[in-house]
Formats: sequence, C-alpha cells, structure tokens
Amino acid sequence: MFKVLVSDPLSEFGIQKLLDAEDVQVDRKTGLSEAELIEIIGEYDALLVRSQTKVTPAIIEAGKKLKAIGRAGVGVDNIDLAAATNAGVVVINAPDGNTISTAEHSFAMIMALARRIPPAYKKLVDGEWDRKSFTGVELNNKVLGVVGLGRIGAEVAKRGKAFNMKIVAFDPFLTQERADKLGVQFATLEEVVTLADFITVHTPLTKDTKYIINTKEFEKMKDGVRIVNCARGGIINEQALIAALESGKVAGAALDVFEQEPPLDNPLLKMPQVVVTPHLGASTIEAQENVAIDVSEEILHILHDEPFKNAVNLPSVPANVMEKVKPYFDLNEKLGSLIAQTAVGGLKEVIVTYSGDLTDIDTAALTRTTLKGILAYHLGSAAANYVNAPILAKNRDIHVTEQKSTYSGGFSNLVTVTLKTSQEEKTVSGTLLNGYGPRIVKIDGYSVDLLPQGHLLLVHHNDRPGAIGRVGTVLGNNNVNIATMQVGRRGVGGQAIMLLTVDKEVSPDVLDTLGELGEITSVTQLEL
Ligand SMILES: NC(=O)C1=CN([C@@H]2O[C@H](COP(=O)(O)OP(=O)(O)OC[C@H]3O[C@@H](n4cnc5c(N)ncnc54)[C@H](O)[C@@H]3O)[C@@H](O)[C@H]2O)C=CC1
Ligand SMILES: O=C(O)C(=O)COP(=O)(O)O
Repeated sequence: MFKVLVSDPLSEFGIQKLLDAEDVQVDRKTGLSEAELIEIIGEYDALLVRSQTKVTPAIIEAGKKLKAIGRAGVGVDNIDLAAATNAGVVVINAPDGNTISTAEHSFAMIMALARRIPPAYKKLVDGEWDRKSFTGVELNNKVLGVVGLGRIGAEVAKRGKAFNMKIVAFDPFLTQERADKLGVQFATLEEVVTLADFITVHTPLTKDTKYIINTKEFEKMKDGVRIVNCARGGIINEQALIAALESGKVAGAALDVFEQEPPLDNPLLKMPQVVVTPHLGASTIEAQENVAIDVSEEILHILHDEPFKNAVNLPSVPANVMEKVKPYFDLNEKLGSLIAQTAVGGLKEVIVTYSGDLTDIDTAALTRTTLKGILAYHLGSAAANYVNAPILAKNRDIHVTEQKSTYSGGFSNLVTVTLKTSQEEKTVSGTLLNGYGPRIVKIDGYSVDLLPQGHLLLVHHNDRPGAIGRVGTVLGNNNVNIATMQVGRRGVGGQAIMLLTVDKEVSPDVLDTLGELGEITSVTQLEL
C-alpha cells in the first residue's frame, strides 16, 4: 500500500483518482509546521503540496520512503529542488491547469488598478459617495509591458490586445517567430520598462529573476507607470517599489504575491494606490480541479513505475523520443547492473556506446538508466535512482561519456557499456531483439546470448577437458539446478568462460568450492 500525504488544501474532486486507487492511502493534513512534517514524512511515498508547504531539505531528508513530490500548480520555489534531486525524489508540477485562471486574475488586477475599484468600493461600503477621488485611466492605446512571455504571460498579452493595448514583451527564450505569432513587440527588458504604461511580470522566481525589477528599472520607467505582480514575490524588489510609489514615479501597483507570505507588517498593504489579493491567481474551481487531477494522475504513474510527465528535476524527453528509447530502458539498466557486478575496484569512468538503430536517437535517458543500474548495485536501489544517478556520479568524480558508433556487430541495435575502475576495465554489450526483448551478447570480449534475468554464474576458466563437468557436479551436489549454460573460449586450450543460469542463489560456500576447482580462475555470482 502506498501512502500519499496531501499537506495543502487540494480540490477533493481533483484528487478523486488518488482517493479511488486501491493501493493508495491518502492522508490530508494541512497547516503542519516543518517539525510536524519531519515527524511524519518518513511513512509516505509521495507528498502533494500547493505553495504554502515549504518543502525544506530537512523534510526531504526525513522522507526516507519519499519517491515523489507533486506540486499542484506551477511555481516550485517552495520546494528545495537540489535536496530532492540529491535524495532521488522526483518533483513534478502541473504547469497547464492554472494558466487561464492566473491570466484572468492578472487582467482583473490590471483593471482594478486602472479604475481604482478596491479603494472606491471600500469608501462606498464605509458610507461615503466619493466620485472625485477615483478618476482612473483607460487601457485603450496604452502599452502593456510583459516580462516573461510563457504560458500565463502570453494569455495576459492576448487579453491586453483585446483591450486594444500595444504589447511589448521581454523573455530570454522568446523568438521573433513566436512574438510575431502572438502579435507582440519583441523587446529587451530595458525597452519594456522604458516604454510601458503597465508592467506585468510572469516569470518564475529564480536566481536570475530575483529583483529583476529593482531601483534601476524603476528609474527608467515612465512617470505614472502601473506595476502588476501575479507571479512571485521577489521578482519585484518590494523596498524599491515602495520608494517608487512614495515618490510618485509609480502611480499604482497590483500585487497577488509577496516576498513573505502571508505578508507581515508590509507597508504595501497600507498604501492606497496598491491593490492586493492573498495569492489568489490559481484560486478558481476550474484551476484547482485541473491541477489536482494532473498531479494526482502523475503521482499514480510514478508510484506504479509508469512513464510520467512534468518532472521539474529531470530533463524532459519529448514524446517521440520517449517512444523510441522506452523499449531499451530494461536493457540499459541490466547492462549497468551486470557490468557493476563483474567489475572490481572504485568506479572511475562509464562509457556508453550506441549503434545501429540507436545512432540517430537522443539516448541521454538511456545513459542515465545505465548509470542508475551501475550505481544502484553499489549504493542500493533506495539510494540511487533515475533522478539522482547523474549527481551521484558527479559527486563521486565518475566520468560519464556517451558515444555513437557505426559498428553494430551485425545486430540491428547495440548498446555497449565500458566501465573503468581503479583496477580494471570491463565491457559488456547487449541488444534488443525484435519480439524477444533484451539480450546480453558480449561479456569480457566473449560472444554470448544471454537473457538478462535471474541468478547467473560467470565462471572464467582454462579451456581443459573436465572443467565444465566439475562445475556441474559441484552445483548438482549442492542441489543447485542449472537452467541454461553457455561456454565461450578465446581459442583451443586458452581462456574461456562459462555462463550458467541457475534456479536459485548460490551460497558463498559453494562459490568458494567452485573457485577452488582445478582450471577455474574466477567465479562471480550475478543477479539481474
Ligand atoms: N499567483 C498565482 O497564483 C500563480 C503564480 N504563478 C507564477 O507564474 C509563473 C509563470 O507561470 P507560467 O507562465 O505557467 O510559466 P512558464 O514557464 O510558461 O513561463 C515563464 C516564462 O518566464 C520566462 N523567463 C524565465 N526567466 C526569465 C527572465 N530572466 N526574464 C524574463 N523572462 C524569463 C521563461 O522563458 C518563460 O517563458 C510561475 O513560475 C509561478 O511562479 C503561476 C500560477 C499561479
Ligand atoms: O501555481 C502556482 O505557481 C501558484 O502560485 C499557485 O499557488 P497555489 O497553488 O494557489 O498556492
């Protein structure tokens, strides 16, 4: 039974699939402190959050069973991604479900700001009919500056166009083609802040976007500019904004998000020209259902070891590439595990070479899987997985290289893994046989045809009469049944290998007895 902790309020309808899953127990415990989370997180396989729960390194470290953290929303700045990656915990978000709601909220804030609706409402409900103090401005013909033209920024831009605004946008990943398609002027940040009457930010909060709107940018702005932030507190420097509002440079600001949430003693809340909402961008019935559905489905996939989307701490693999590489995952992991089991010494370098059908495919995901196979053998499958394998390798100075080769040894596809350790260099190759699955086809230079599963014995010996029989006799005497056996040799009377598939694990005593037999040079037990 998997256990999932939902630590922020999520739509009941949205998480129905999780609630209905027979092998999942869902616990909803919101408003927990860090200490309370640390205390209970060890029981859970997955954690689901919105923006309130701060998923700290200490929580992740205490989550010994944690496989996944699901963010029912976009921004993952409340989750320590580095700690999650190091711990091998996959972090997923739900990037599409709240785009429209947040864009609509941003536009509502632009309009509330332009027409001063919140202070006018307040005065009226307090009993005063004041029509003089709330003269607003039109949006028509004004310039809307958009910083960050992603999903939400683009939807805000569309709505601005519907109000006959001219849109200037800055986004380092924007292309002229996309700008033309959206009908926006492709601009630098400097141009946006200089030209705009309204500036709205829609970037994530990262080290590059922290305080992207600061005193220097406010100085360049038009007098009477209006500022909107429905993205993240900290994109706009609040101290600089307060100063610009006080000086009159900025006529007004609309803020859904704050550097500290909830904001404590924040002077912005007391300024009459500032419109505020308590982080409501994604708070619609539709958005909450969408993101909870998306994240619940993906968490179920992760728990069931099925392919999943929207991993934030894994490189994304396009669907067409995934379709081609997916059949090889098992082969690559087994090759990694096999070579790790046969090599002696500290790991130094891994080289994965692809040929045949794999030459023209992006095989990075397969190399990561190979590395996972190698490291999981050394560190245990709880410590090394697909998420943290590259970082574990990097931290241990294990150099990983991927190569393509034209030599495929007559196979339609071939994956060769070379492992260099402090003591030796080993190479294994495998192929995916159409209709038959993975096969190991070369070990230590010997051609073999091995189904990579179960208990195996790799025996190196001298090619002399009786060597094979003696191994068979020892195994038989110890009640170990041999399912398959292959032999290979360099030449008559030279070095040779036996590869035996056996029905059960062979005890250390029996392995020792085998190793002491005449002509036997080494015996390695493998499990795949
Ligand atoms: N107030 C609320 O309730 C909500 C807030 N958000 C916030 O909105 C942000 C944006 O969401 P989406 O549009 O869905 O994300 P997105 O990833 O589609 O768009 C973000 C855009 O920012 C751009 N960007 C990154 N660095 C930049 C920089 N230095 N300068 C300018 N642009 C930069 C990216 O290229 C991307 O196009 C989220 O990261 C989240 O923090 C999202 C949903 C709800
Ligand atoms: O999706 C996002 O990035 C949001 O900011 C929404 O936050 P929330 O889930 O409403 O706490």
